Amino acid sequence: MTAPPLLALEGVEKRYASGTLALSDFSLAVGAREFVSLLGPSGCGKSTVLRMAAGLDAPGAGTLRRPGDAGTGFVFQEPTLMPWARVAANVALPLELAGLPRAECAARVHAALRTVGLEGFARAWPRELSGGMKMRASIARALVTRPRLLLMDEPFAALDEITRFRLNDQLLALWQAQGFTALFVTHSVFEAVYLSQRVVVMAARPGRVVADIAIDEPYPRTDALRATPRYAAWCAQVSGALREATDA
Ligand SMILES: Nc1ncnc2c1ncn2[C@@H]1O[C@H](COP(=O)(O)OP(=O)(O)OP(=O)(O)O)[C@@H](O)[C@H]1O
Repeated sequence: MTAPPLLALEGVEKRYASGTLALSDFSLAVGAREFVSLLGPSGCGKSTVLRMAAGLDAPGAGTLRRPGDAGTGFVFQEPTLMPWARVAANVALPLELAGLPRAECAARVHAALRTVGLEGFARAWPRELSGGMKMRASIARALVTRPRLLLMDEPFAALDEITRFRLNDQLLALWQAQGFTALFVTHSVFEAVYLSQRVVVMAARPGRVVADIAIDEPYPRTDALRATPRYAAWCAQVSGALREATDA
């Protein structure tokens, strides 16, 4: 018997109070330890899907299966660090909200900062960090509760390309080491293909899945992959699906 998916939306509909039908008959299942990217034209409902997966929003129709709140971490496009708190205090926030004893918080924060290579910056202020470091702190904060599901909404969109590539590799290393399930929203075909086991392409109005493409490339993936004809072929296939979705 195969294990049930960690996250499953089935026949989900979402209509906002404004009347916008954001999702209609939307179905997506993500298995434990999978890395799935969501790609689609602006306004197709990617963030709406993530908000439901996070439990921040409920479907109007259909069913939603997700891990409990403690089992879910969220990384936004902006690092959203509290400017008045040091890096360690920012990362500690979810643990404090969960009521963990102080000593255990400190140990977990230290471990989380080490996993993103920020162990030397625990006492730094957010304003002292570069954009990439801020995002790493934000990822540490999402992972500090050891979630089973990590939701990411265009986390690297505001970063320069080299930093973005580096963070892609660090994210994949964390994913492989920690075994969480990743649902990653991006506008970049190249990023989606590089990271994912599956790229799910959505069309808009109403938001729905139009393609689900398995990227059959082994991990660990490295920069060398970006220069291969196979990578170019995956990107062309996903680009084609995205173009069709955008024209639909
Ligand atoms: N709170 C809201 N109230 C009303 N309409 C909303 C709300 N949030 C989103 N929408 C609408 O629902 C649709 C889907 O929005 P959503 O933000 O999920 O799309 P997206 O694919 O994440 O877009 P983008 O790629 O631009 O971030 C859009 O038409 C948007 O205008």
